[in-house]
Amino acid sequence: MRQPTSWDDPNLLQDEPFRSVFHTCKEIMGLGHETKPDVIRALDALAKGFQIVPGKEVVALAWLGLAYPYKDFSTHASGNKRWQNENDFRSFVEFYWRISQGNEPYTYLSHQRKKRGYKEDLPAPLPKEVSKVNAKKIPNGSPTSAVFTSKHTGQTFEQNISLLGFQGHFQMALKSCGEISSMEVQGEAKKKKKKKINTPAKISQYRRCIDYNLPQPPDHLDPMVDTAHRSIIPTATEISSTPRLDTGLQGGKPSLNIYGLDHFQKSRTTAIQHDLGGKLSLTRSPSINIVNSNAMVYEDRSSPAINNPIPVPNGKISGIPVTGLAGTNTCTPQGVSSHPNICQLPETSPFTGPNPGDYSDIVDIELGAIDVNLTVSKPPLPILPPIWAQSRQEVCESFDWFRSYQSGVYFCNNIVKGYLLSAFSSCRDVFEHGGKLIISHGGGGAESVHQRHGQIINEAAADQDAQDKSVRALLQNYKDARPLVLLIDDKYVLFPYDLGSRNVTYAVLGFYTIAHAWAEYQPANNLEGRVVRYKFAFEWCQGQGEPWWLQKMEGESGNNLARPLQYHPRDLSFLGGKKLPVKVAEQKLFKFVQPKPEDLYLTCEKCREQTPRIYRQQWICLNRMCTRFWVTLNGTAPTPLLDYNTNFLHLSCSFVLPTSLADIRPLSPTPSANDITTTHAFTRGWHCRNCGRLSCRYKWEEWECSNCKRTTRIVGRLHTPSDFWSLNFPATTYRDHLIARNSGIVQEPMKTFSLAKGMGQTQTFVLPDGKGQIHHIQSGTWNSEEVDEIFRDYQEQAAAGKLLFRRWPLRSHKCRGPLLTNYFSQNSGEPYQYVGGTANTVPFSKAPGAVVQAREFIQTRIHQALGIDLTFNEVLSAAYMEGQKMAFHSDAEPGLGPLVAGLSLGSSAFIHFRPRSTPKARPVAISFVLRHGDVLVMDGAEVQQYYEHTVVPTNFRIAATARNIYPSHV
Ligand SMILES: O=C(O)CCC(=O)C(=O)O
Repeated sequence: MRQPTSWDDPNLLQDEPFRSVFHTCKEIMGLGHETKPDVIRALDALAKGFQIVPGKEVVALAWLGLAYPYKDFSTHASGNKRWQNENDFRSFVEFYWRISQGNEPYTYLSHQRKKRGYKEDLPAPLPKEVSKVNAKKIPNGSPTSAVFTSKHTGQTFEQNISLLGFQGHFQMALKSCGEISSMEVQGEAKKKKKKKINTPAKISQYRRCIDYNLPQPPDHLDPMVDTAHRSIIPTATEISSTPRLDTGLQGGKPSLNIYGLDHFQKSRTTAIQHDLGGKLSLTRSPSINIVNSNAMVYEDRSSPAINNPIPVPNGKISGIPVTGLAGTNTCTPQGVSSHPNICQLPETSPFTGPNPGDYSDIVDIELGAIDVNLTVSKPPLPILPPIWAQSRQEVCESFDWFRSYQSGVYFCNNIVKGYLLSAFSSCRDVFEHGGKLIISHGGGGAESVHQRHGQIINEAAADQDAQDKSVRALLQNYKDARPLVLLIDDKYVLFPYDLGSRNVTYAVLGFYTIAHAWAEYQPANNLEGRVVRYKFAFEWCQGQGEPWWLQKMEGESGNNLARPLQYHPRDLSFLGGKKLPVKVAEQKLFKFVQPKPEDLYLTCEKCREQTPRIYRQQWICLNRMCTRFWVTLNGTAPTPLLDYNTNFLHLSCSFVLPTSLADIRPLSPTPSANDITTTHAFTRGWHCRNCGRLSCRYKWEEWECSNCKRTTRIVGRLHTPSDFWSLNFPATTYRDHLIARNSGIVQEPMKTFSLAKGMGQTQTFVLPDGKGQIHHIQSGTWNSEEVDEIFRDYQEQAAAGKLLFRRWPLRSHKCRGPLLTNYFSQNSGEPYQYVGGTANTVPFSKAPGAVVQAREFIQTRIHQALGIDLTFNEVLSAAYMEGQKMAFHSDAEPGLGPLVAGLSLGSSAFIHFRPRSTPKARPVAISFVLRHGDVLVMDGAEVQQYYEHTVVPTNFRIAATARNIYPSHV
């Protein structure tokens, strides 16, 4: 950044990233019709945003010296010059904000000076304050001192800049916008901003710069339609010789491409070229298409020309761009050591460690924690992986080495079992030696985008710490040289083949051991402009043959499934017993587990710790606890662009898979000793040995491969209700029900009714404010013959495949791929949209006998207990294996009649009701214990409207819930 030549130097407004900060804030705040709080908010955000600008101190101090010449902006204790008072910095920010808004900057500064005790006029240059200036009269290039209106003029930032005579600069700036763009986030954000970019015309308009960071050309400047302005905004051909990001239309679809990022190409694709023995030839810079990403893109404006960008066929853009203060991280291609935008500290400043701006010259794409969809043009996957899946649930339910639905690191008891590589969230992530050496950042701390109360919240990246749970567990694996399983998904760009070409979303790579672990600084979109990230180098374990993706392809016969990895006999003792989390001492992290050549290590003079020479350019102390962390041997900041020392990337080949380690493939289901097939183990998915696919168990009567439809079946014995009598019932303070204090629910006196054998009883609970009632009808174990039979019939018919219990996909969830319900269900009568709709429904004329009996039973009980005669036209039967449950929901089906009644069979279950409307904590209002033969009636539409319920069985259980659904509403 330039230093200001005068205190009203509007050149500053053209300086990236200063300009980006203005635009970011302007966009975020939606200013233009601002109220005072808006302005305060904007200024706060501006001041905050400006904090991360490299060299901001130098610029601000220079400006402060010019605006308040007699004030001492003295040296801070750290050795750097600093403003003494945040108000001074704030006045610098506000002054330039006012320049950009045409909002009385000079009046503001005069006022500020008066407040600080300056009696005399503004120091030279002394701009005149001009009132009501007609913008058209201002010639281009006129002196900056000429133009300011006394009021907010409503001019755009760009117009105000032009008023200041910087149209030339601005045009150049717009040109440079063509080289950079930003990514999109998905979800609501996508919807929110979609209007802006989802039509071809709009996309062409935004193809140059859809980013909060960069000014967007005025609406009328669309080069695709307005040839008069072509010179202002270059076409793709005009800028094709410059590395750039570009949005546009490809194959009729909007796309966003990165072209010509030289460093990107080198660091990420040469390994692929190298290790595929020329099979994959990426001789040109890869084109990358990025969608749904909160990427920060650091552009390179000075990289050597790269021609012939490879277009990406199926790109799409959706969502909104996410703030990245682009100028913070501009880049220089590999080998270029200086950059015009690097701000040097004044010579008088002693070196006190690196500054955020020192890492600014990195060509990189930083992806955050949110879902990204990033594809590189890759050859199709020639062979099916030995273990693969289409949904996250299939992996988590079938593959014990990875059971994490959210995090990319799966660990238990401080031991990492599986690590999922997805997209690339970090610079210097590599896929070397054909994937036998993979470097990735540890989990956590990435920048992320959330939606809260309809607002998009961009959470800045945070430093990782050795004590962060997943980092700590990874470090423990590293210290113990304990193997873990690496998986990839189809967004992991460093994998050389396109998983999507075979509809593979997740694939298991194999066992790896962490060969190295270290911490480093990486540029980030946060106030510091950088974060500490832990990096892990995973090395392929010897003893499992060649990685499947490097195997010789065996023609196109069969399903072309890769040979399974060869492992040693099963012995899980290797995984050890349970271990408590261990405190990890930071300074111990840099010891190599495996010996490496001596010259790879250097000892830090300060901390005396040995650190390997990881980077080609220089040795850096990587001991986070050392005051010289991220400082070179010479005590200087590392060069901004670093890549790996080739010696460091050598394979040690010394990680051998222990002979005791299990076959990585999930075991096929096997009968249990007691013939019980409803335990938790039987809820797990399975691995098809025919095609490698992991499938959830979505059918009750058998396992079926979701890909090749192979099946496997294990017949178990039927349960009797007495199986569950001896089960340990969870400790509760209540026997039948519990009403929460303050719930307003009133229990009516118990009523009894006559049965063939003795009496049944009904408890009615009146919900407050006329929100309906709940009746708990209990008939006692001595009256259970009828329900025992229904229970048996259900099991028999389900096992025989006459009653099709299935797990159906949930309609809304946040997982990749379909997410199936936790329980099995079948619907009879009218379709029930909530679970499976018509696909899950058979008419009563074809309904399994058990369902018909269950409906009869429920109707009879309601008549006996409540004196109500009615015929239900829908029954949803649900079967729960051990550990399965139904999450909170309400039966808010359109056309639903007011009475919903459920029969319980098998083990006892808890049903909890809680209010729906309370936004935050929603305590349970009432709970019931439902026993074999009980009928629970939710009476009144308001019960569904105001309450939701969850069912948690204690073991295997079947429930039949009867409703009336009026077909006219279906
Ligand atoms: O399992 C049960 O008893 C209740 C099922 C349920 O809540 C429903 O079908 O909506």
